[in-house]
Amino acid sequence: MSTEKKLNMSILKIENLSHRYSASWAIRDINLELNQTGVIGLLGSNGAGKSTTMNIVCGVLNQSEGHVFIDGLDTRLKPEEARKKIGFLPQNPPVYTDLTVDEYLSYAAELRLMDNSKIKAAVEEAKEKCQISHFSGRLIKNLSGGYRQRVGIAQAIIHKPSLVVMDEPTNGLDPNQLIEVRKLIREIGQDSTVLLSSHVMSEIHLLCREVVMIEGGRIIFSDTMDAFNNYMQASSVLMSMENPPTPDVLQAIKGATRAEFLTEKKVRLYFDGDQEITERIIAASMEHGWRLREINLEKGLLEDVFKQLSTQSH
Ligand SMILES: Nc1ncnc2c1ncn2[C@@H]1O[C@H](COP(=O)(O)OP(=O)(O)OP(=O)(O)O)[C@@H](O)[C@H]1O
Repeated sequence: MSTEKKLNMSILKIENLSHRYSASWAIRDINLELNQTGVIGLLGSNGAGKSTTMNIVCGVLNQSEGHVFIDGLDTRLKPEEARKKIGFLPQNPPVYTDLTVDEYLSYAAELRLMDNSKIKAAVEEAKEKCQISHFSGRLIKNLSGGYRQRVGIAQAIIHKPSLVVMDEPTNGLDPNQLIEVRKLIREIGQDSTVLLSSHVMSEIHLLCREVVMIEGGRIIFSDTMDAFNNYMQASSVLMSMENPPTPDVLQAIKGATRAEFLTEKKVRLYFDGDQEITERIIAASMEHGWRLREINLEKGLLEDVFKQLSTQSH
């Protein structure tokens, strides 16, 4: 069941945002509006412009051109008020490893300009949500990577912001930590709008309802995850056969381009995009006794999708 809530006004509005570090543009003419809670994925390959966009949204970097509004507040004109509404987990958070979890979170709350009287309760609540209460007195340097990341998330939500921005929050986590941290992010998305960057397609699939793709500093796709899935055309089929033919026989099927045996009975067949190839494979299997056990269309690789979308957007 969908738990996202539609908000009355846009929590984040980005208008004609551009930035250049030196001569060349890192992002160019970005426009985006978010007005719902839930996790929104910012997907792009390395150097696409994700961090630049997020750093500007969070007020860490001043844009060369354009505007960012948080809850209607222009971040350039009302930086302090806007900051109260944003939580940010940067890619490389400043880690105060010699502070305890409690000390660090209290400090983070002060930076968010919270009322002194409210800080203690806020620290307790954030710790509870991120399940780190039992580490309150522990030095951050003595926490594992996964727990450090939870502390990072706790500082980002300590002041109950409407917008939480997370720059590649699961980078470097082991598989168990990954599952836990993703669960936490999903929970946070129930009450807040979470803008999360990643270059891992499967992660965006798992977490997000909407996806914004950025490539070469420009938005090349922005729609729901469902629309994105529909957009992606399969370009290979994965199949298992009890009695498979040789690769050249498979490659001779109309539309097939290359057969790659993964095991003796499992083969990936690349094709030119005509999805009806599955019917031709099934028919050939019945005719020649290949004893097809399983056949699945596979969506294109992320890199292919980037390439396809980038070409179309120019
Ligand atoms: N401080 C900087 N000075 C100069 N150029 C920069 C700086 N930071 C980023 N860039 C350049 O701006 C472009 C966008 O970089 P950005 O870090 O925003 O991309 P990204 O999508 O976050 O990549 P990654 O996934 O690697 O973090 C890249 O070409 C990058 O080389």
